[in-house]
Order: sequence, then structure tokens, then C-alpha cells
Amino acid sequence: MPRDILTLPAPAKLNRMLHITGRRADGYHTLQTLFQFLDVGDTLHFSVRDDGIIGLAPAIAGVPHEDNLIVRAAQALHAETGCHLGVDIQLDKCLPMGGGLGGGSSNAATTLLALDRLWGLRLSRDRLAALGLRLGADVPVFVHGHAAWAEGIGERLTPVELDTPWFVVLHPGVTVATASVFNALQLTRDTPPISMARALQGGAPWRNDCQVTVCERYPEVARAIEWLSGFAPTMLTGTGACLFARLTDERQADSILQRVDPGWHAFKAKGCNLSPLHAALGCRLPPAAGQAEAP
Ligand SMILES: C[C@@](CO)(OP(=O)(O)O)[C@H](O)COP(=O)(O)OP(=O)(O)OC[C@H]1O[C@@H](n2ccc(N)nc2=O)[C@H](O)[C@@H]1O
Ligand SMILES: Nc1ncnc2c1ncn2[C@@H]1O[C@H](COP(=O)(O)OP(=O)(O)O)[C@@H](O)[C@H]1O
Repeated sequence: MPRDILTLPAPAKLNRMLHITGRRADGYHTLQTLFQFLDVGDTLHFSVRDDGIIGLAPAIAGVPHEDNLIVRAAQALHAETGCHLGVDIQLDKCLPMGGGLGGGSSNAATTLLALDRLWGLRLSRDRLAALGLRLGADVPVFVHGHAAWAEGIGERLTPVELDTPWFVVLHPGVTVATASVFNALQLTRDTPPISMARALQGGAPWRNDCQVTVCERYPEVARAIEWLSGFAPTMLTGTGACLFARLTDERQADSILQRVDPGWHAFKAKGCNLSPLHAALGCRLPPAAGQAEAP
């Protein structure tokens, strides 16, 4: 008998603002950022198997099976719980890799939540987030599934409610390695920490501290930001290479998409405060600790 298939989304995220406030002894940077999800992302299909094998298809070009964050998430659950079940996972990849949209981290979080359910593990969200943090700094926000003010290296999360506009997300066709941005000498690492309330009330303009460095190293990113800024306020997400413009409505998004340079890839998406993954799992938004007033 073929097993049931569980199909779940792995949404993209945006960093609506990102400040770098310092550098820890282990080299990781301390951040203050506002995470929000998009209603666009990858899709994963899960089917349990009895033999403990973790199958993934199709493979991602350039990412060995053992390095894939989906496989590593499943193996982390094996190691944590001693579970002997396996799984076949089919990945429909839409999100660009290394784009600052958190696709790999989101894939890992979807795998953690899916297997927790399919393998009957019943781990708490906090435990799954802690496991996820070992895979990547962005995994916990995808595990918790609500728009968040994040501090630390992105793991100290407070749920917030942000405006949910339409965005155009543009990939300028270059790949930015996260580590190379954080290792750049010219990166500013001394933005004074601000309170969450001040960030949400627009007391400090929303900007991304990585943007200047990324634009200097990748002129195509600078060119794309300049072009998209001609239509609406535009910012880099994460360490790039993707940028996003915040729009007044969906029609504006459609109109911009018709004019995008054929060498770039762009799509429209709506901001979500509840992750589409958690919506699919039937979760509700927790009470927000803060609400954005002046994006
Ligand atoms: C900065 C963000 C904002 O969302 O950028 P994007 O990756 O989404 O672009 C993320 O927190 C990134 O998270 P993630 O992509 O999971 O990073 P990791 O795999 O943990 O780290 C990749 C490398 O980036 C550097 N790194 C990452 C996060 C951080 N707070 N400080 C760092 O210095 C480290 O050198 C690390 O080796
Ligand atoms: N399932 C996966 N999907 C995407 N990237 C993955 C995956 N597993 C491992 N990776 C690696 O993680 C890197 C970061 O990917 P991703 O999370 O999509 O970008 P970003 O961190 O810039 O938002 C990729 O360049 C790739 O080498």
C-alpha cells in the first residue's frame, strides 16, 4: 500500500529592516531585524518509510545530499530522538538559492515540522527551533512561523504584526555568499541597538546594513536597486542578492513585472504575518508584542 503524502509549503522571508549591532567572539554577528514571510516559496512532499532511509529528489545541483538542509534537518531529528523511521521527500524548488529569501532555512524548518508530525515525535516548537538553529541562524523564525522582531543572531524572536503589502521581489542574477558579506572589512557592525518599539514606530528608518557592502561588491545589485527604486521604496533582503519593493497594490506589482530587464528574475508576493506553513498546519497567530505603525 502506498503511504499518504503530506504536502507543505516552505515560504520565503524578507528582512524588512536589518541592523548589525556587533560581532560575537565566535565570529557571528549580532543583528536586529524584522522578519516577515511571503505567500510564495518552495513546496515539499513527504511520505514516511519504515527503513530509516532519508530520500530526497530531485537533488539540488551543487549541493551534495548530506549537505542539503532538508536531509540535515531529518538527520538532526534522528539523532535527537532515536527515531528509526525514514522518509521520501520530493522538493519543488522555486526560490533562488543564496538570495536572502531564506529558502534553505525554510526547507529545513518545514522538514522539522513535517517529520515531527509524521514520525509522531511531539517535540515542542522551542526544541525544534533549537535543533534548527544548529542548521542555520534563520531556521528558528521559520519554525515558530510568525513575523518577528529578532535579536541575537536572529534566534531571539518576539512576534510582531507588520503591514502586509504587495511586494515585487527581484533577483539580479548574481549569487551573494552570506559569509563573504559578513567577512567584508567595510561592513558596518556598530549600529547602536534600538528598542523594538522604536523600530516598529518608525523612530529609525528601515534600512539594511548589508546593502552598501553588497552594492559595492556586486554592481548588478546596485543597478537593480536603482531601477526598482524608481517605482517604489526598495531594499536588500538579508545579505542579498534579492531586493524587494513595497507597493501600494497588486496592480502596481503587475505593471512593474512587465518592465523587468530580461536578465533579472522577478515575482510578486504578499507579506504574511503567519507563515503559510503554519497556516497549512492549522496554526493561528500568537498575540503580537508590537505592531508596526509607520513602515
Ligand atoms: C543575515 C541573514 C538575515 O536573514 O541573511 P540571509 O542568509 O537571509 O541572506 C541570516 O540571518 C543569515 O542566516 P543563515 O543564512 O542561516 O546563516 P548561517 O548559515 O547560520 O551562516 C552563514 C555564515 O554567515 C555568517 N553569519 C551568519 C549570521 C550571522 N548572524 N552572523 C554571521 O556572521 C557566518 O560567517 C556564517 O558562517
Ligand atoms: N534545501 C536547500 N535549499 C537551498 N539551499 C540549500 C539547501 N540545502 C543547502 N543549501 C545551501 O544553503 C545556501 C543558502 O541558501 P538559502 O537559504 O536559499 O539562501 P539565503 O541564506 O541567502 O537566504 C545555498 O547556497 C546552498 O548552498
